[in-house]
Amino acid sequence: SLPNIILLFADDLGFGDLGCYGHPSSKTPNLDKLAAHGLRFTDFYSTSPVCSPSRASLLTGRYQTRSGIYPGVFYPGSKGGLPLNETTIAEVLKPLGYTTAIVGKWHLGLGPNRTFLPIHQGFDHFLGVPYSHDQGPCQNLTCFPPDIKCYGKCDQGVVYLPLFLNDTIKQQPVHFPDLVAFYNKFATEFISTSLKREQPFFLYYASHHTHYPQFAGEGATGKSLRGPFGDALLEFDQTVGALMTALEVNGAQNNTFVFFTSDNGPELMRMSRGGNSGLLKCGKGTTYEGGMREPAIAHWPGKIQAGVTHELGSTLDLLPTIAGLVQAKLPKVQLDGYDMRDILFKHRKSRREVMFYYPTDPSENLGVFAVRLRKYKAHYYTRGASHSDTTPDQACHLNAFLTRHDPPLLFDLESDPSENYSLGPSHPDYKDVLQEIQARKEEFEKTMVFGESQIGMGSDPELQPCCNPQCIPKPSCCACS
Ligand SMILES: O=[N+]([O-])c1ccc(O)c(OS(=O)(=O)O)c1
Ligand SMILES: [Mg+2]
Repeated sequence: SLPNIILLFADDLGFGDLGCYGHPSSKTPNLDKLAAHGLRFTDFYSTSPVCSPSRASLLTGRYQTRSGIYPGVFYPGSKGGLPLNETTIAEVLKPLGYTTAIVGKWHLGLGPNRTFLPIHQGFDHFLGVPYSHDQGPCQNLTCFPPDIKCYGKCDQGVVYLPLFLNDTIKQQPVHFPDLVAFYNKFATEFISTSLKREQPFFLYYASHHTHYPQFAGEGATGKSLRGPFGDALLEFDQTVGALMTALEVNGAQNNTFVFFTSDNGPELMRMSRGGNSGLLKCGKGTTYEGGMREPAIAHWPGKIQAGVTHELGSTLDLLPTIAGLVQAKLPKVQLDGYDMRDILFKHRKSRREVMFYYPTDPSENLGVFAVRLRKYKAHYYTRGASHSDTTPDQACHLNAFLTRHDPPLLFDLESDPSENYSLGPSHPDYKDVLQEIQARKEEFEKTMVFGESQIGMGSDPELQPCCNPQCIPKPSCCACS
């Protein structure tokens, strides 16, 4: 029978943030258990150091440049979105009789008449928020019960954060302390209803955790050792536990493929309220390892043997892997992902030997900033980012301006995962590796056709979601409890 599929996607969670990835004070027992009984990846990559492009690649199996999801991310009034002619994992599964749902953060556009919402991208159900939860005023909102206000101001001058059910606004602003309980009730009911109907389901749970500003309900507030960030992370971990319990009580654990990962590196500029990339260099907004190497776990009892893999994997590989699992036809478009079943079921080598790193704002002029080939990584361009500012490492800062490297910087990520010690011509593999990387890069960029920039289409205040559209003055009057 067709397996159920659960995709767990965290937000701005770093490579070093989970207990099973070595963080000393995070409390993540459910994710640690998933890793202990599943396959934990040490070399898994997103395709962008920020959110919208990373999510586009996850759902389409194509680099964000092809679908036009660049530069940066979508905003409340954005005109563009993930083009409807892109095929998502949900749309690959629908024809096979799957029921599909997304819970949490969308961030792939709203647009005129909300045409880009998930219900138009293969999802039968959507309960969530159309973009980042800091893209709406938050300074007077409660982030932690009973009335601890959110830290900082978030985006000003736009509508309060809206909670959508399908294409209808249920609440504006969302009530953070209750939000995840509401999500989890919806998600576990979706699971049990689908199972009772013996209908295979695809659940894409895109958590807001641990993106700024951190929030949590009473079940997690003050219950971690790591302050607000740790409490938010604990609430996400509790969600993982609730979803796995829903599978167990319905006897579906052994027929469900669960995959967990995160969209981009940690927002280091938040300091102790930000995530941690472990020993990887820098974080969100950069093409150093800390910006795009993510924690990742695959779990399917009886099919995936427990263990750790150092094979290369990417969010690009989820669509082809899921299509392979269910014997679905692949979309007839240029895909950039590889089927990971050899890694998952046979602990064999990955079909992926290369990963291309685009910055937050890809351009045809500069092209890819970095390339990983097996254990080596070459940087053609390096640049810091505001999201990775405040670190002791100056290379991560906003004022670390764009630098071209010719010849490219070359690192051996096995012996030097922190990208501290670049290799020179004296290294025996230097010449051959750089030559092969250059060849792979040229070959890839020959196939790369940039789609029209969706984010470049700009914004229109009228498109900002407002629960009572006739109200004045906008945007502050858009509020319904
Ligand atoms: O890149 N950005 O300009 C950007 C803006 C607002 C965000 O909330 C954000 O965070 S992200 O959406 O998780 O990537 C990123
Ligand atoms: Mg993000």
